[in-house]
Amino acid sequence: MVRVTSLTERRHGSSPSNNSNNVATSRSLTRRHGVVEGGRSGGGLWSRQSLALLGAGILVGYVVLPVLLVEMDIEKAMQGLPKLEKQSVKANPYPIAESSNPYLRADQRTLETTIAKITTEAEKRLLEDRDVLSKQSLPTSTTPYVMKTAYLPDHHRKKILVTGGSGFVGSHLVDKLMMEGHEVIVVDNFFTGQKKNIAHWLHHPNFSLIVHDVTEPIQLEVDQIYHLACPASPPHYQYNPVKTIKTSVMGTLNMLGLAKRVHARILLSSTSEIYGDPEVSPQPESYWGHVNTIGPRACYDEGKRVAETMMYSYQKQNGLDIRVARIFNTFGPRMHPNDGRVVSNFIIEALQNKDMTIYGDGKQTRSFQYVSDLVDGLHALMNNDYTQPVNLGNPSEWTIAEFAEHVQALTKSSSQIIKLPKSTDDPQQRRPDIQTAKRELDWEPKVSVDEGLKKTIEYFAAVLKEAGEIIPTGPGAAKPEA
Ligand SMILES: O=C(O)[C@H]1O[C@H](OP(=O)(O)OP(=O)(O)OC[C@H]2O[C@@H](n3ccc(=O)[nH]c3=O)[C@H](O)[C@@H]2O)[C@H](O)[C@@H](O)[C@@H]1O
Repeated sequence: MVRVTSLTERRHGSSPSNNSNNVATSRSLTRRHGVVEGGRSGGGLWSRQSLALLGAGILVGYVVLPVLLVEMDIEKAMQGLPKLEKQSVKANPYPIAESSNPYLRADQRTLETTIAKITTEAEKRLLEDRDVLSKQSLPTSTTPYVMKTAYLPDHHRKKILVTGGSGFVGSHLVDKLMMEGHEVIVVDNFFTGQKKNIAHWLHHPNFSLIVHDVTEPIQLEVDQIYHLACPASPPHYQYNPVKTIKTSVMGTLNMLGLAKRVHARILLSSTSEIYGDPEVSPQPESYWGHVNTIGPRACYDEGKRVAETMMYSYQKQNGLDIRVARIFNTFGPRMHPNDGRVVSNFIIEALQNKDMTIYGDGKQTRSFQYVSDLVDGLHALMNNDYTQPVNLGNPSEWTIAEFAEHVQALTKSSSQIIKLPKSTDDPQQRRPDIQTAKRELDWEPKVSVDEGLKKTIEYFAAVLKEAGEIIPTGPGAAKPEA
């Protein structure tokens, strides 16, 4: 009370110019506390009593009563609550701990030991899993066995980009590079590639997958680039010819730009198709080819020809470290069931006892290499100093008619071999001259056609078991809508 008075007085005195305002403030406060104005002007004892009463009123109204009410409320609320402490003792779910029975106590100890053991085993398992997963592949439907990866010290471990790495050839190359212990980055748009081809590496710390179309630029840091991205089967590359040519031209340009920026060595997967319908056989790298620039195959073979031209232009102009492989007909597990090429079509047809379809008279020839030989050749070329184009193929040459009969016999099929119209611009003979690869890379195919066919037949038998039925793809079987 004294404090209030003196405060009021001090205020009045401290700022004379604001007197009227301060009085007004003081009055309004007083009014709010229910004291008549006259009381103040009366002054003396009466005024002190009033203030004492006011103080007591405030104390009771604002402090004592609320505290009492809150306490009563708490008490009331507590009555409604269960007695937690007692209940939790009753509901103890582990009565063994309380038991005086020695047998039950023993059980409890066993339980505790088991829990401790499980925890240790789980932790141990985690460490083991981590160890195993960082050193090997997981078995999957396309790769039902385990592949061990080597440990490479940092200065030997390369960062290797494989474009088209989830495709048939790309995924086998990825296996080899992974097993050597390198860090592998796959770039793929999954047009013809399949995730299941690389699923066995998805967990591995050395492996990365980037879903990306090479027709768009990409920024990466790599030491080597295997540029494989492009549909290679005639029905696939003819499905969207504009896209095929963009893939070869823009895709290769983007990869060359990347190689230039990061000083990476780049290998282009070119093709025997750059020789067109050849007039010489076998075809050496020095043969310039016989290509129809406006035929249905042109999007692929002319695309690859200009890709080769770009490789050598960048080498000449920018000193790029380049390699060019000309790949001849290749087959093996992980070919797409709808690939439409002759090896997969004949096997799929024969295994289902469906008609085996020869396009043309069957006298055209092809030379077939197994995929592991091609992968070894690509790897040898990449890690060799030779920079001119190199043919990679198996010179073992077959007419398509002979080959159909051979697959029919190997599969013990009751299929009929039938003849359909010849495909436009179909090369009539194809056989690689592999002198360069032998001389420069010390490479030649190791797997016989029969050995390769056996593995491929087993693979497609498993795919068929899973799929039930496969309808083979033929020329012009699929076209994009206009
Ligand atoms: O397998 C490969 O590595 C090569 O395959 C294709 O070249 P191509 O020889 O035309 O491939 P196929 O479609 O397998 O045709 C080979 C021959 O078999 C014939 N064929 C194909 C499929 C079929 O069901 N029946 C059939 O008689 C074709 O008309 C052609 O004469 C690609 O264009 C090449 O880039 C690739 O390197």
